[in-house]
Amino acid sequence: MTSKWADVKEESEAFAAEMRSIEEWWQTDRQKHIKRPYTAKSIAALRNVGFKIEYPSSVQGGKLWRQLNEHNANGTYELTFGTTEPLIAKEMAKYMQTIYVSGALCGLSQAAWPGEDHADYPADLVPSVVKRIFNTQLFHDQRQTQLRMRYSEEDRKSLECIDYMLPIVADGDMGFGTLTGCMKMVRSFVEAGVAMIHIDDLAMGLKKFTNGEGRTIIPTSDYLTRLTTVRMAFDIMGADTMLLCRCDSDHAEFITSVLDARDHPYVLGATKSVPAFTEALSNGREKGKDYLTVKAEWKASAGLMTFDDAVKAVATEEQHSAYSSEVADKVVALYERKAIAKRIIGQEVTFDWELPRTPLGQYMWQWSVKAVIDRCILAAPLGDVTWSRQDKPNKKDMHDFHTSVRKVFPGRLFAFGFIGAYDFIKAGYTQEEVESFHSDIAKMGVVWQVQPIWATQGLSLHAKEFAKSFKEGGIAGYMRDVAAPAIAGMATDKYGKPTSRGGYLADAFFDVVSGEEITERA
Ligand SMILES: C[C@](O)(C(=O)O)[C@H](CC(=O)O)C(=O)O
Repeated sequence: MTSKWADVKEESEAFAAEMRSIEEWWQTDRQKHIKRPYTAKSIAALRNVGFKIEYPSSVQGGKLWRQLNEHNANGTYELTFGTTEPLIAKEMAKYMQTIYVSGALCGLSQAAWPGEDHADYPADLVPSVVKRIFNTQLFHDQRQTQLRMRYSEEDRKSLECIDYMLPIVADGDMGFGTLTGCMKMVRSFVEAGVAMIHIDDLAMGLKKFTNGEGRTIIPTSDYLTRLTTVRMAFDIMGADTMLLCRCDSDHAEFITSVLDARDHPYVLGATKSVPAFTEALSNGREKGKDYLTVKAEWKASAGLMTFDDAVKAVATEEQHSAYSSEVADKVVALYERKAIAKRIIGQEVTFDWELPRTPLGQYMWQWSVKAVIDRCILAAPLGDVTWSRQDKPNKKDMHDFHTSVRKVFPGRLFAFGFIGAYDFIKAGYTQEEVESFHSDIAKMGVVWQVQPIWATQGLSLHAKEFAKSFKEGGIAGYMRDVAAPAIAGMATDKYGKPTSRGGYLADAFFDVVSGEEITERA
């Protein structure tokens, strides 16, 4: 057996050096805002000490970090869209600074079995799409270098010169389940060349879309564990890859568990003596009532509210303000809240959060902007960027959320995703406000903005229109409407030769192998 180290002394020295290098790294501009609940020593003990791999993902994470901070300093923003298609990603390089790889799109078009946005496909599916796009970027960058080096400096001045290496932002969804599963997903993303991934606080397997049921979130502590797992995986790999803390608590209707006292102020309970919701459901079914009807009726009969609202409902003004001052600005678990209320009011406040539990075990949740802010503030130190996902655009919530987080973390970077079905006008925005929306939110720090699933609207529309016109116009129409403008728009050199495909590069390999010089010979 060959020993890795000459002796244990050499091993200890290498370990200490590894630990010091991690500590120094964590002090860099890119890393110093991140607060970890673990030590550099623990991370060193999880590394391949003495075997350093430099990941392109780290380079791209650093690049994105600089781009977004520059936008932040200037009050500007990056606006991009989602794709899974390398050819489209190539064209984006002329206008965009980043590319987004959406989980919803991957689920719809890249999985062996297509489906909705459930993140129920293999954990390395989105990373594999990132890898294909990243490799395409490398290819076009390499192709461009080879082509440009055929020309003199003078000639190169008039040739297009594109930065193809756009940082890729990708969807890590709910982190794919277990802690170790999440670590493997992160490793796949880093190896694929991603610049930033987002992880949210949704519950696995409980996402509903059209049946009137809202979203289900996980407890704060579980969300923080997900984010810490990603951070730890980046740290073990020594990668500057960015972490976007996405929060789906806006308009959430359920939470999976009440194990974290920080969530207690927002959990709903019955304040009247009623049968459990599940019992009401079986009774309702027998009478032929549907789920949503029973739910609405049961909620109305149960006097459903948060514990603090239940206190307010029975207390005098004086008692309520005494109660509020005892529970304000600190973590107070439900059992403590109950004791405080009983002491002040002189009687038990009726409140039962078990009665509303659903057949799947979820607790009912009262979302509020404050609940979202509380979560995002706790999550922020683990990540680099924050995103509160909204089903509907809401002016006041947008403002309150971003300004409140920035009160605690001045200069915080934010992201925002535009859902295709957003109806800004219905949501109370004027047409002028829609026009200036991007720059208005950029001023609050929303520096990365994305239309994640353009393909489902834009690309589908183009495909439908093309299918119709091809059917009608045949190859003559194709030559006129597609080929001619495509050829006219193709980049060419001064001799009129097209420059944006791979032919020159392919031939250059043959030339180099046969000993020919391939530079400056246009
Ligand atoms: C961003 C998103 O996670 C995605 O997978 O693209 C989706 C997009 C959508 O539903 O429009 C999301 O926002 O949940």
